[in-house]
Amino acid sequence: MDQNLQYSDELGPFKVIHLYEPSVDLKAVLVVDNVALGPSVGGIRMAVDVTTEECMRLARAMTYKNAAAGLPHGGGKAVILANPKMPKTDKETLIRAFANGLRNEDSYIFAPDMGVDEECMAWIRDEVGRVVGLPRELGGIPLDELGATGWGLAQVVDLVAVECGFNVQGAQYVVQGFGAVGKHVSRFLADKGAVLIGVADSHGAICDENGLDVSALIALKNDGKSVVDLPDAKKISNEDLVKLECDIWIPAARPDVIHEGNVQDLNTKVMLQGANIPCTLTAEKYLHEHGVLCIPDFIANAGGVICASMEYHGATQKAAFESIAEKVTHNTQQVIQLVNERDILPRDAALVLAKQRLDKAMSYRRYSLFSTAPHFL
Ligand SMILES: NC(=O)C1=CN([C@@H]2O[C@H](COP(=O)(O)OP(=O)(O)OC[C@H]3O[C@@H](n4cnc5c(N)ncnc54)[C@H](OP(=O)(O)O)[C@@H]3O)[C@@H](O)[C@H]2O)C=CC1
Ligand SMILES: O=C(O)CCC(=O)C(=O)O
Repeated sequence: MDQNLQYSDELGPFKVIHLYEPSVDLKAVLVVDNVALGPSVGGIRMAVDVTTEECMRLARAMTYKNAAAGLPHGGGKAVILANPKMPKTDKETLIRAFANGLRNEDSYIFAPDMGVDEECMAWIRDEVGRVVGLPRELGGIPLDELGATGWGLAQVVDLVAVECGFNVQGAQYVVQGFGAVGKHVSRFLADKGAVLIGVADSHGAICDENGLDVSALIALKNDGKSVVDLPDAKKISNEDLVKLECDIWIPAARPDVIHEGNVQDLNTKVMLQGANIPCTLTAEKYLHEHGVLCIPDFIANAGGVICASMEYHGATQKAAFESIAEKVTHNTQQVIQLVNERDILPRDAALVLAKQRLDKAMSYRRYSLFSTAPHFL
């Protein structure tokens, strides 16, 4: 209890729920952080080493992300302690039990995060409804299949290239994590003429300064293989992936991969945060002081949740993708402008944007974090 409360502040979390069901080996946590703007949306992460702390930090990132993107949603996140690569029938049993355990938690709308995909969302829809990121056949805009987040990240690159003085055409980029975010951001950047020179998944990392074949890498992943299976690519360590000289370094996996111990090794002009909370605050300060532009997670990777929210409210795929481009670009411009005007960290600039809206919404509430109004959903 005390450990959890150390994360409590004026924004939340509103609720922390631990779920346990031994018959299906379900161990999970839901954190609903702040619902002043509306019911929370945030993905479910399945991994063997997730913690309540990680879930709280991710839920807070969603509070800021949804506020900065102008969505009528608060922030939440869920984690399931399990191997996402377990047999599909076991995964279905687990996800269905998880959904049922949260049947009445109306302040949370289920969405996909690491280790969870559109099919999992379909199972949740079948059990309880209240879910986004559905397959197309169920009326969804399959955000991971389409690469909504990667699309948003790629829009930002034109702006940061101007700010940092390089051309997108021929720019060299590195991607850490090659799943829903990593694959698609790589694809969209390759379409713009940028060159992928290093990539990693959970099995290892590879590099090629002349450029890696993005389509071949995606084909490998879609076949259930690893990026390290790419013929002729040079295998490197995860540490060496951090050291690759490039224009854009894109984390697209787990938290805190860049920290006090390795931030000095980064050799990039821009860190574009595809992953949530991929860099410690101290490391972000270091990057700022050393002239590396860091576009914070809750600004740069908002494409997925914008898509999710628009699906929930009945929009088309075309409208969702237009909105992602418009919102992510606008917010990035605002962040860069504030950084330049006030000489503050990009994360602090981004917090200014998010908190303006949160403060206003909370001022309308009797209880600052949530509403008791009927039909709140
Ligand atoms: N999906 C979305 O739309 C959004 C996702 N995000 C964030 O982006 C990040 C990635 O999410 P998503 O792409 O959906 O997740 P996925 O599960 O689809 O992909 C995760 C990728 O990370 C790889 N990975 C896991 N551990 C490591 C490691 N230690 N080193 C290198 N690579 C690793 C996985 O490897 P392998 O393929 O071998 O399993 C996989 O390629 C997360 O932080 C998520 O919260 C943020 C906004 C929206
Ligand atoms: O985009 C998604 O998968 C849902 C939102 C989310 O979890 C995120 O933005 O991290």
